[in-house]
Parts: sequence; structure tokens; C-alpha cells
Amino acid sequence: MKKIKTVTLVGLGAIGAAYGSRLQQFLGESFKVVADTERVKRYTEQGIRVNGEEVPFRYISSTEPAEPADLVIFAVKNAELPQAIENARNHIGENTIILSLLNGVSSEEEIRRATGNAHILYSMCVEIAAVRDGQNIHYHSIGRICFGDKEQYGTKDEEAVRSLFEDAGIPYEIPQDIMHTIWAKFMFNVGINQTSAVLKARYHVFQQLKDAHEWVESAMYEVVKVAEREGIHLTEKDVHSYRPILHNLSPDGQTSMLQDVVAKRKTEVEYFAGKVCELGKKHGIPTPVNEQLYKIIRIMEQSYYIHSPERSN
Ligand SMILES: NC(=O)C1=CN([C@@H]2O[C@H](COP(=O)(O)OP(=O)(O)OC[C@H]3O[C@@H](n4cnc5c(N)ncnc54)[C@H](OP(=O)(O)O)[C@@H]3O)[C@@H](O)[C@H]2O)C=CC1
Ligand SMILES: CC(C)(CO)C(=O)C(=O)O
Repeated sequence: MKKIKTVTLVGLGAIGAAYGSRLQQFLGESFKVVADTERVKRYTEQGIRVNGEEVPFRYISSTEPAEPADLVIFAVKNAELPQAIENARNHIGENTIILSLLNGVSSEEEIRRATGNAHILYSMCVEIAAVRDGQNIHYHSIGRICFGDKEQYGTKDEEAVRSLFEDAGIPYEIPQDIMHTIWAKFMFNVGINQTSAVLKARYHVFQQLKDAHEWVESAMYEVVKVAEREGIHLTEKDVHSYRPILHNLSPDGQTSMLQDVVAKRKTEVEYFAGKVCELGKKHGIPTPVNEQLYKIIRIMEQSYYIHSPERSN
């Protein structure tokens, strides 16, 4: 079996640092974080703390020469992916396995188109709600990483990642149908991330208020409809399967999109509602809930950059 000995991470944010700290502990110097020179300088000067503990990550600038890694993990936001791919170029070789932990349904294809890599495992993480506050990352539950080959089950690449995660203490799952798993998670993000960003609401609002939860599911049902036409069979059961997951998230936690809005960062709305509306148009399926969410979140993003008028009294 191929053994993964070297790993490079691109994206040391909430998710990257949470899983990266376990890999750092297991692999030591063989686990590297690649970033542009400016970020490396900041990380080196300010450090990164995960659940209050400083993690001695090994940083490497994207301009430094590097041997291809056995595994490259992407954990940036969707809009940051093109630059992240460029930053990781020196670390991706012919035999490098790639995992993309990004939410949404487009990052793996984007990486494949940009790199031509033939070892991309489709993946996502679930039951983790990680929060980033500057150089401090917090999470309650580490959740698990779901991954798998798009075409077949039980490949050598899957086995290599499984063995690494087992050794590094990273919970994982290799579902029979990874595309179904990824679309189901996408459906949940379309519901919870976007409504939480608009309402500026933490999980307890959705755990306690029926109306808020119904709004989440109304956005999710639009994904069920468009997914069917894309050959992904999601059902009401899949929608309901996310109820206990939402219920078990830390009441005080925030979705990654709510964190973006609070920090006035660009959100992933193009990859959530934007994608649902695009597929709705393609297949002639109305997606009114996502159309409204798209408009509202785009306005919220634009409002970061306008100044409020002086008050006259
Ligand atoms: N947070 C969560 O609980 C969950 C998030 N997700 C998904 O995971 C993905 C990542 O989210 P999250 O971790 O929250 O996002 P963050 O914004 O916390 O982290 C992204 C990190 O990537 C870094 N970065 C951006 N561009 C580059 C680049 N070109 N090279 C190197 N590093 C770069 C950023 O650096 P800098 O610090 O300088 O901004 C930041 O630290 C998203 O798709 C999200 O939807 C999935 C499940 C749960
Ligand atoms: C599932 C959820 C909502 C938290 O894990 C997430 O994926 C996110 O915040 O982006």
C-alpha cells in the first residue's frame, strides 16, 4: 500500500488549522503549510492557536522550491481557490493525492481543470463548526472528513488517506457514494449558511425557532429539485438527516458564512445560492428562496463598502 509520508496544507483557517493541528502532531516537519510570503510572515510572527494551544506549524512560502507532497489538502474559501492552487503548484506532482475540504460542489472539478491531477478524491467535512478569530481557532467537535473516489470504491488512494487519518487520529468516513454525500452537505450549507448569514443568527436560533428551521429547509428543498436533474438523487430523508446534525452543533457556534459577514469578508454565496439559481435556470426549475437569499447576501456584501451618512442631530 502507498504510504502517505508528506502532506501540504493550503488554507490555515478554521477548518485547515483544526485538522492540520492533528496532522502536524503526527507528521511533525513532514507536514507543511504553504502560503504567499505575506501570510507566512504573519503566521510566523503571530503564530496560530487551536483551542488555546500554540501549534508549531512549519510554513513554506509558495515561491520556495519544493518536492511534490504525497498529499495536498485545500482548505480555503471557494473564491480563494484559484490563488491557492497557484500557491500549491510546487507541491503537486503526478502522484500527489488531493483532498479539497471546501464546501460546495465545484472545487474538485476546478482543481482538476487547473492541475490535470488524476488523484483527486472528492471530500468534505461534517459535524465540525470551527470558528476563526484572527490567529485563534476554536472548535468543540472535530467532526469527520468524508472522502472517496468519484468513480469506484476501495481505491489505493482512498486506502492511503484512510491509513493516514487512522494514524493521525482524524475521524473519517468513506461513503459508498461520495457524490451523494457531497451534494447532501451542499444542500445543508445552502440552507443553514445563508439563512444564518442573513439573520446574523447562531445555531441556537435554528435549534429553537421552528420558523427559522423551516426557512432553512425551504432553501434545501430547492437543491433536492435541481440535484435530481444533475443525476444526484436527494430525498426528503436526506433533508431530514441533517436535523440531528444541526441540533448537535454547539448552540453558540456560527456557520462559516456568518463568520464571513461578521468579519465583512466576501461570502461563498456565489457557490451556494449562485449555483442553485444557475442550475435552476439550466433546468427550468424555479428557485425563489435561493434567488432572494442570493440578492440579500450580495447586497450585504456590497454594503461593507459604503459609508453611513453623518447623523444631523
Ligand atoms: N468553518 C467551518 O466550520 C466550516 C467550513 N467549511 C468550509 O471549509 C472551507 C474553509 O472555510 P474556513 O476554514 O471556515 O475559512 P477561513 O476563512 O477560516 O480559512 C481560509 C484560510 O485560507 C487562507 N488563504 C486564503 N487564500 C489563501 C492562499 N492563496 N494561500 C494560502 N492560504 C490562503 C486564509 O488566510 P487568512 O488567514 O490570511 O485570511 C484563511 O486562513 C470553506 O469552503 C467553508 O465553507 C466546511 C465545514 C465547516
Ligand atoms: C455544517 C456547517 C454549517 C458547520 O459545520 C458548515 O459547513 C459551515 O459552517 O460552513
